[in-house]
Amino acid sequence: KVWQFEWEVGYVYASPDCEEKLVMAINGQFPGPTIRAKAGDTIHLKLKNTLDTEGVVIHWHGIRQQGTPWADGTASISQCAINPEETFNYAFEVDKAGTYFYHGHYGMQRAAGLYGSLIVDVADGEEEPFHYNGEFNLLLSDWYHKSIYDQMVGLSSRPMKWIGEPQSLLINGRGQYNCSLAAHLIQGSSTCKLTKDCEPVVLQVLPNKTYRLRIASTTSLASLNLAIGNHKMTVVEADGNYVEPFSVDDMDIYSGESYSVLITTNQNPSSNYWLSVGVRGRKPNTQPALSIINYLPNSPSKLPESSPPVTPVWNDYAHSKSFTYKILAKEGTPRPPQKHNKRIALLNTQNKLDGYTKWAINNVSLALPTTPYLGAMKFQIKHAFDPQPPPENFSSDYDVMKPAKNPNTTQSTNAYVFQLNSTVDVILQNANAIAENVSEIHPWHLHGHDFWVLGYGDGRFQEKDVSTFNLKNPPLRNTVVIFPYGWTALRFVTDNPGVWAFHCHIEPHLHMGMGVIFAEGIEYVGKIPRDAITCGLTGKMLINNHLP
Ligand SMILES: O=C1O[C@H]([C@@H](O)CO)C(O)=C1O
Repeated sequence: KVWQFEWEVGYVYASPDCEEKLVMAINGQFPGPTIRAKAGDTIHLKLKNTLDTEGVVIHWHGIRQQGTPWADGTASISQCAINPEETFNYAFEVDKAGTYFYHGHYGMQRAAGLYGSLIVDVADGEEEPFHYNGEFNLLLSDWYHKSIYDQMVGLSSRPMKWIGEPQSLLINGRGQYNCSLAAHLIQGSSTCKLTKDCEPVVLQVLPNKTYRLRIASTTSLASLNLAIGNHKMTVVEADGNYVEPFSVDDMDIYSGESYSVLITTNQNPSSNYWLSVGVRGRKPNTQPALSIINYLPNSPSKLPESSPPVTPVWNDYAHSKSFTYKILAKEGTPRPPQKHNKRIALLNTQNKLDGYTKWAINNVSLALPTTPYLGAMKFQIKHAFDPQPPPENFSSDYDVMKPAKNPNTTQSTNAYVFQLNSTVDVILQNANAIAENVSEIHPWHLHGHDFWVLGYGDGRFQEKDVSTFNLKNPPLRNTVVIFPYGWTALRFVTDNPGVWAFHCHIEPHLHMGMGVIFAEGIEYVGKIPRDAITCGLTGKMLINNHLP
């Protein structure tokens, strides 16, 4: 089936956390409309930019864009940003059932509210490998009161003005700033004055049923933890791939990740229950977001009698690791090739460049070129980006446990070019940031592919760690976390001709250069729609009629 959508992106006034701000909306809606399709369906989406003064693109997070790399929605990478009043037609197949989302991928537009859910059901005649009586969709985000322009200028200033912690957390675009729905149960917190936009999400359930919660995080910065009072959750899906079910009291969700969990409504039916989402991994300065599990026929306004679940301590990384390590592929998931053709190691560091703060990978901070890579590579345009291949490793004497001896970095538009259909291992290596005793969480997201997560470890990766790789049932994902001072190993097959971003999903970190570009099989890329290449040097060639 082919689905046709017509969307307009523009700013509207809204009060997602009860404070009125500008919000980037789609057809006036925030979050944007949910797309719901079946595996194998095709999405045709005409996107019109009705922003007054800036371009826009939308990335379909988790959709692999097999054969349609120009529809990946990454400005400067897969396409030219769509100018105000112009339109772009996205056309792509959603080939795998799962919980996905979409979001802006130009500047920091995701953090302005440009996002929504994309749910892919199993194809007709297929069944999910678990049963449930109903489902809910929870799209989680964080929210800042400063505009993204204010934030971006601050991050690109010398010295940097850091954006700090978010003002609130949102569930389906709703939160409550500086107050709590559970104020009567939490000392020192104030009662909320709710308006229509910031009323909490209520999940209406019947007793003794099983529900699927689809959960995705599109936060700008925050790593999240979700828990439901009195109820255990069984994790069954991660990033559009089934996992071996396991049961938890609370779960972490990093930006860019999605999960499905099953809950059974087997608790005292005369009560309602809290669903709470709090911050992990950074010292929180943001109130948890709350939503209500409403056991029918109770009134939805009947507040739970007990306090909301308490988020685990922000720096209890042992707790986070124990959750993450439990995520393993369900039987029947494609297994990784048992051998790799190539391995690269990517060192993540916070750096300085002429006094500006940057993030860099193997000492290269990503700068995006004027001409999107896809067209530049396909048409072999010289000088569109730095042709020097980026480093595939980092110095063997680099001490990841200490601040760098020399924090300076270089900046480049260069790209990793892989042989088509090869198996590539990537070791993501975390390190100490500029300040002493600081190493932060980074969720890495790969475009155009899923990858197998072969393993994690603390400290610097060593050759002997290869023997600990899980080649039996590693989870397939598109986003994976690196823990402070740790490494994460992943494997993927370069089977999708195109140019693909691989980056930290923390919006300010990407803005500060924390990403790399992967390319493969460019000669097999099909005909790029002209609308994707009307800027930079490809745009000039179009004007001069010089494109083949
Ligand atoms: O990029 C970042 O900058 C700040 C801090 O390191 C400097 O203020 C922070 O926490 C980041 O994640």
